[in-house]
Amino acid sequence: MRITVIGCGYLGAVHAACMAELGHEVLGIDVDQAKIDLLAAGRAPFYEPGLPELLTSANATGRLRFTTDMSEAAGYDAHFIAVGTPQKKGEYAADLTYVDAAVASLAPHLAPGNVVIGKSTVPVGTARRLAGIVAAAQPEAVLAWNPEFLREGFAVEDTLRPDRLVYGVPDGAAGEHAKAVLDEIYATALGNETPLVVTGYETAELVKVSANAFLATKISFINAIAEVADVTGADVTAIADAIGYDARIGRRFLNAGLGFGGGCLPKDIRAFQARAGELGADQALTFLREVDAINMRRRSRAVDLTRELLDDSLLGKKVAVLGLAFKPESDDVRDSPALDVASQLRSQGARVVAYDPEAVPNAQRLHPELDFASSAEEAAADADAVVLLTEWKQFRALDPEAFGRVVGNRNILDGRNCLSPEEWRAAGWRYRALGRP
Ligand SMILES: NC(=O)C1=CN([C@@H]2O[C@H](COP(=O)(O)OP(=O)(O)OC[C@H]3O[C@@H](n4cnc5c(N)ncnc54)[C@H](O)[C@@H]3O)[C@@H](O)[C@H]2O)C=CC1
Ligand SMILES: O=C(O)[C@H]1O[C@H](OP(=O)(O)OP(=O)(O)OC[C@H]2O[C@@H](n3ccc(=O)[nH]c3=O)[C@H](O)[C@@H]2O)[C@H](O)[C@@H](O)[C@@H]1O
Repeated sequence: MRITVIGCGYLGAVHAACMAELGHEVLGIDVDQAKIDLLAAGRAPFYEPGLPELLTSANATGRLRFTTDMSEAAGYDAHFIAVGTPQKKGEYAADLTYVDAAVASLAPHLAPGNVVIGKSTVPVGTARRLAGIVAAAQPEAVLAWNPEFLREGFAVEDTLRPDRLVYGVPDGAAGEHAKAVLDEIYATALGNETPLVVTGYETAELVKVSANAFLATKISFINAIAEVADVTGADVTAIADAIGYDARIGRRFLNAGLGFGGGCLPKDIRAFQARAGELGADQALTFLREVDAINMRRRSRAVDLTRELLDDSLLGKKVAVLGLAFKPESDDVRDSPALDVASQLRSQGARVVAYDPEAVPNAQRLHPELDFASSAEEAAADADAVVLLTEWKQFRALDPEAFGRVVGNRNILDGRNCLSPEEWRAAGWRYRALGRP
């Protein structure tokens, strides 16, 4: 199948490379010339495990090309829309400017039989509106909605071996055609018996935002329990283990700590609330406001705990921040809880020196006022406290005794509940965590 992927960011670049890996002929299109130049040279514009290898092998086969020129989309059969849908400035709603611009610039190049496939996360109702635009430009083209569930850090694996596929298609022959094209694109996954849900536009759009709302709710649920654990001396990690043994609950996404961030969960739960309000279902999602509030409280709690570790004053104290990305195995700092805490510590008077294995350049662009180090040890040299905010493997593996010889004072805040309190205390550290005694 000849496929274009419009928008080559965290989602689109991985999707384009994976589609080429599966044997399709792929054209990646983006308005960002620098990104396209890197991709065309076979280099990943961001950190994502497995992506560089895929780009190299796809370039070698000649099945993957990149351009900024939308007119090159002419002659391709299927067009994925993978542009950003960020939160509007000062509002909860999603900004659909990029989606609208992408579809408008693609429209003149559509041919009969083409399928436009939405992948971006959008407010319910968007697909039906865009279907009208596609039909007006090319009556024999069809729009489908095919939400994406990949996780950053596992994006290649999740794209090549998704745990389910969802197609939102119109009724009738147009829908049958769209489904047939999607089946051909995903033939490998479908051959591996990946569950498939074929439904209408609105359901497909709602599957995506419901999934993210559920994940966010699960995290905030355990973080709310962590707040109660904190005032009772209970251990939230043991609670998560114990309730997680119940198969109806499950242990995954019950890691209490600094909470969720990134380019998706926070903006998606806000956009979902805004859209429900527009549709007159205001009451339905009010709980998501609480999910968001619990999540944001984790960040201020981390700052407060760091201050407590430093005898109630951050002023002039050196704090080593370990981790800046919103999660390990990513360089993404969009709405990163770690970066937010680092910035709050600095604005409250601490001397912050931060290190992250991959996210320093992105963090530096957003917060040039912070100081950055090139290793955990350099960040921690003579520090009054260490705060671990993203649970990279190399931080979880730190030796408390050896690391203790680097710092000024053995104070540590484990913001992700990923260290052994016993081991760190045995090495003479004052250990604090969120929801753990
Ligand atoms: N990042 C992720 O893990 C996932 C993201 N999503 C959704 O996918 C969408 C994209 O997200 P990301 O890739 O993270 O965003 P991103 O910001 O990394 O990438 C978006 C890309 O679209 C490009 N773009 C903007 N306007 C364009 C236009 N008119 N024509 C061509 N390219 C254009 C931008 O230059 C940028 O490279 C969002 O709706 C997001 O919610 C869904 C699942 C996973
Ligand atoms: O729509 C999206 O973009 C994607 O959003 C999330 O994926 P992602 O943001 O890459 O990362 P997650 O692994 O979900 O983690 C999100 C945040 O939650 C935090 N988290 C996760 C799990 C947990 O138990 N506790 C916790 O605090 C992480 O540290 C991170 O900040 C979803 O997991 C994907 O299915 C979805 O496709």
